[in-house]
Amino acid sequence: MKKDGKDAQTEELIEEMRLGVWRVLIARETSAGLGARWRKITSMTPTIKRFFIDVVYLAPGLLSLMFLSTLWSSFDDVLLLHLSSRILSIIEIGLKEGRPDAVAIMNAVMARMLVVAISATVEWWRNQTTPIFERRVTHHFSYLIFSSNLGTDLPTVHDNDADASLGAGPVCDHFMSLIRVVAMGIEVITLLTYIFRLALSTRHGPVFVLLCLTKPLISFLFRRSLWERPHVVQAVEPHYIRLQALRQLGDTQYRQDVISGNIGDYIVQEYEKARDGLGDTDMGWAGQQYEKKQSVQSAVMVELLGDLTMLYYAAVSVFNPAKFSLTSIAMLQHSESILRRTFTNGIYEVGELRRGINFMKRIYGLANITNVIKDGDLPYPSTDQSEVAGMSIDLRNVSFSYPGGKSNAKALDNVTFSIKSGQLVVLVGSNGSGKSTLVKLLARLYDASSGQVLMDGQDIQRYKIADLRRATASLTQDHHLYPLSLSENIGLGNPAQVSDTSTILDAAKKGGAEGFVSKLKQGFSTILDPQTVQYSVMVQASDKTPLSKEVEKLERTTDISGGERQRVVASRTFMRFTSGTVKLVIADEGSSALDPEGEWELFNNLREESQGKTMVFVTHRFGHLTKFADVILCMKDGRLVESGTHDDLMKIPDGEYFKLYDIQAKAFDSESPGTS
Ligand SMILES: Nc1ncnc2c1ncn2[C@@H]1O[C@H](COP(=O)(O)OP(=O)(O)OP(=O)(O)O)[C@@H](O)[C@H]1O
Repeated sequence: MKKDGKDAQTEELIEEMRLGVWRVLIARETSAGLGARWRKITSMTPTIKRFFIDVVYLAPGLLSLMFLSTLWSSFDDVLLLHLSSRILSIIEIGLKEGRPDAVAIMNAVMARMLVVAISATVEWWRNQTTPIFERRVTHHFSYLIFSSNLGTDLPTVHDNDADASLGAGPVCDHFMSLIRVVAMGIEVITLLTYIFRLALSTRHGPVFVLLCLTKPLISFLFRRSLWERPHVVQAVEPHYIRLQALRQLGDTQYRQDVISGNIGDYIVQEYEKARDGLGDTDMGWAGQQYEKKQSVQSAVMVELLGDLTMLYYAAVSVFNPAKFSLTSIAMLQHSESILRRTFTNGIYEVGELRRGINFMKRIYGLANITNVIKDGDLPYPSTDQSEVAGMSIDLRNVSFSYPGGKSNAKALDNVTFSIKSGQLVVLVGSNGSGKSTLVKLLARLYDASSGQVLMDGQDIQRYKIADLRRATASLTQDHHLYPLSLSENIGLGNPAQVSDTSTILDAAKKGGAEGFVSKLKQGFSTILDPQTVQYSVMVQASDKTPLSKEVEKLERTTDISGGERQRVVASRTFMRFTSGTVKLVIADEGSSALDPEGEWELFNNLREESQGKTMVFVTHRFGHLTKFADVILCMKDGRLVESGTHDDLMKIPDGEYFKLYDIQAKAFDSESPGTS
């Protein structure tokens, strides 16, 4: 079959291979010429410059000393080499002449010991100061990543998932690579100069130096590294994927399901099947498999090249024995092994540096990611609407699909309706019918794919996002508790009053949280699940040693029920009202975990607090909410299928609302099956 143009083009740009359980896609080098390589290097310069300036600014003194110490570590090899060579030649001359020069030998030995002592001191100092340097660099870049991520909206997070999860951990290492590459460059030049001088003075000449360099040069030219090229690794072996999923079922979070469902035996059997199916297929990391993938001939050739210098020594000893001196051979061999090591490390460090610079480009790029949701310039509310308590909403032919969503169906399909300021609107419909998506569009967490959302007659996209957020209070099933105190959890509904305890208490009463929070030992100061014990090695509670009792005490945490969590989140919403800027209240299943009494109280408190404000509730429970509603919007498969009051909709016997209502009503009907 003939491949179409696009496939052929993709194949040209992407190399695909299977390595063990992985499928690897690698970007081909589009232009491998010297010019292209040079352009690649120069394109890194701005990032290197910015990285360097940032780090210099963080720790100028420390950095200079670290650079000097790295430089010293690079030089001490050459110095030690030189001194060893000196000691050996003095000894050799002394032996030949029968009169060893004790003073010269002692001086050289003392000098060597001095260098060793300085190196040890420098190393000690570096070990003491590196953590300080590391902390400063990591804190700085963690903050940069953290603050960039916090400003990113939902669709943008989806598009930049990989970058959003970057951590600052490796940054310091990448910077050290930069220092090491510079120091190693200097070391290679110094070593080469030294070997040239040594080779010339011992009459071995540049041929020997070339022989020394052959192996590292050939290894460099034939090296295989996945890390130097953009690539994607995907697990494709079905047994491996199954094995990973089954392994996860061993995690504590699944323990209750596994025990109560009695599925332990099934999981073990399936695990064995998957393991047998996988057999000896390599699960090792793709990068390592890629590097190992070379022919036996090239592996043998590279190793043999390392023995070229031995051949040289053998040839010299046979054909030109006058040139042969044990000291010079020993020194040349020693210097050759240092040169090879430095060269090989240098190649590795240059690769590390390239990776580091690409990593830093991504970190710096985070700050430049532009949000998909664009800010508007109109203040909200406009001056003529500022006295109105609620917000009017109009949707005109709104359709929406989630970015990257796998379904072909639209989450919202051509939805049109109007809500007047101050109305109580209830959204109902079966699972997946688009209710939550609709409220996400009202909160401008996403923008409609087509159509228009109007607030107070203006397109929602024209308003300043911060103003809209201030005008909206939302309580949804997606809200979480923060890993902060319960007081902050509530107070952050209005950050300006986060320390106002009486306002927080009032909000907690309205949200139904005050009752259980006051019973907690630490009341509103309680932090749920504080992670203070990071690890305890070989200390088990069952051992009952004094240390295990201590660990048990430290690990004790406070937890609260799902309904109580929802009450804290509801209290946060009430706190939001204290800002005085709220015009729209959105509640998406925010009371799903509450008991009937709690739900009724919450609903009443919300209604009371929201006098005149527009309220949009999403619910599956048909009761007081639907009866109080000014408008009920009934959704099905992303479309608005019915709208009106409860009484209006109950007049459509084959309608969606009637059907959903009827199912719930029948559950309470004494004539329904099972209730007699
Ligand atoms: N983040 C997402 N990415 C991709 N698709 C999504 C996402 N969230 C929801 N969907 C899809 O959009 C459609 C509408 O979902 P939505 O959550 O709005 O329904 P819902 O009426 O609120 O459902 P429920 O009653 O179960 O809460 C569904 O088909 C759902 O699978």
